[in-house]
Amino acid sequence: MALSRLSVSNLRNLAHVDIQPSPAVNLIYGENGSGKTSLLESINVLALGRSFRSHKIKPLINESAPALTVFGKVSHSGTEIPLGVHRPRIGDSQFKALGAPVESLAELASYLPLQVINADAFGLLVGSPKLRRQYLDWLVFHVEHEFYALWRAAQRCLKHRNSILRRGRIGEGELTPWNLELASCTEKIDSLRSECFERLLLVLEPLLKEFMAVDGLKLSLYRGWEKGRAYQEILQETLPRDLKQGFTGSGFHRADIKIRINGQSAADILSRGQQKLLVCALKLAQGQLFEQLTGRRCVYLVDDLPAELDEKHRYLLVKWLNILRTQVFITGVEVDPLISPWSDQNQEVKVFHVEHGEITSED
Ligand SMILES: Nc1ncnc2c1ncn2[C@@H]1O[C@H](COP(=O)(O)OP(=O)(O)OP(=O)(O)O)[C@@H](O)[C@H]1O
Repeated sequence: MALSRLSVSNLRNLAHVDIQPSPAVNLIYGENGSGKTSLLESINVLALGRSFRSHKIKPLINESAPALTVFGKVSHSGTEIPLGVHRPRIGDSQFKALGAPVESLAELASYLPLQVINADAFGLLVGSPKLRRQYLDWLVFHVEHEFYALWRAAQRCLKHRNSILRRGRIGEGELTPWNLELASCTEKIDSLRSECFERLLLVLEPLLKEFMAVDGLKLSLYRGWEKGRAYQEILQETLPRDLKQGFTGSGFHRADIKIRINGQSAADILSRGQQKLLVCALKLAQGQLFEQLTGRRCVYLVDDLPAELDEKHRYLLVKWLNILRTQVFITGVEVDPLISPWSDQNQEVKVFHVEHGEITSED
């Protein structure tokens, strides 16, 4: 699975870009503010309908243009899937796959699975549980087809339940249908998440050994309510508290991956550098497990690699990206620190230079 063509119009300072990336390694260098991150952002927009810098696409439209367009072709098992995103300044975004409008952003996301390693990704460890939940759900979404429908149904129930709770006065039996459906979806979501998580731990183990020399590191899944209890029971038991707060306090929406070192939160113990290495290992494990379970490979976007990792760990990340045999796009200000880790990896490397939003291939 690789992006074989990328064409961008009017996304930030990228007026017109049309490149044919390498199916393996793409190194993008240029001065600060030249447009490197914008190029990665355009791939993110194509894959997910949004940027990794902001949830809104509008600020991405070039300030003097009426719309932005990103078009790409994803090659997979000898076929090519055309994808397109068009966002006018006034009006709604249009997303297309295989020449037709997509039904949902979830459908769009299924065509080009992406992993992003950038300064924000390093917040995975220290950020809110939502980020770690999203990390796990990315995997569950891509490998378990029933997950998305379950997750949507559970969100809908939660919304209804919360609006009844907020109202305060509850008619007899009013909560019952929502509780029942919420509990049924929640238990299924939990079991899909737990299964993926167990598999993830197996893949993560060898990566952690290489990336982190830290004893006592342990990852565990908190499912969002008390261990060993049925969720339905919890909903009954916590009703007085939920009523007081006006929302449902326990459930799939509270799940988290707890990362601890000898019982203490890893975020409080690890250095900033170690946190980055742990996040790299987590991201690599996700790509590796994704391939094991689906036979597909995700594309990695790595923004400003030399600024984020020292030389030794840049080589280590490259070694593992090479093992994954996945398509990568890596940016940096200087070209040499980007190229040198790949010199003996026997991969098809393409180098792109970005200057004032213009991109030239150096092959
Ligand atoms: N809507 C917009 N219209 C036009 N230009 C924009 C818009 N949004 C941002 N820019 C400009 O686009 C340029 C590219 O930014 P980008 O973040 O891609 O640079 P970069 O090469 O990754 O830089 P750095 O190395 O500093 O991270 C910047 O100069 C920015 O000011």
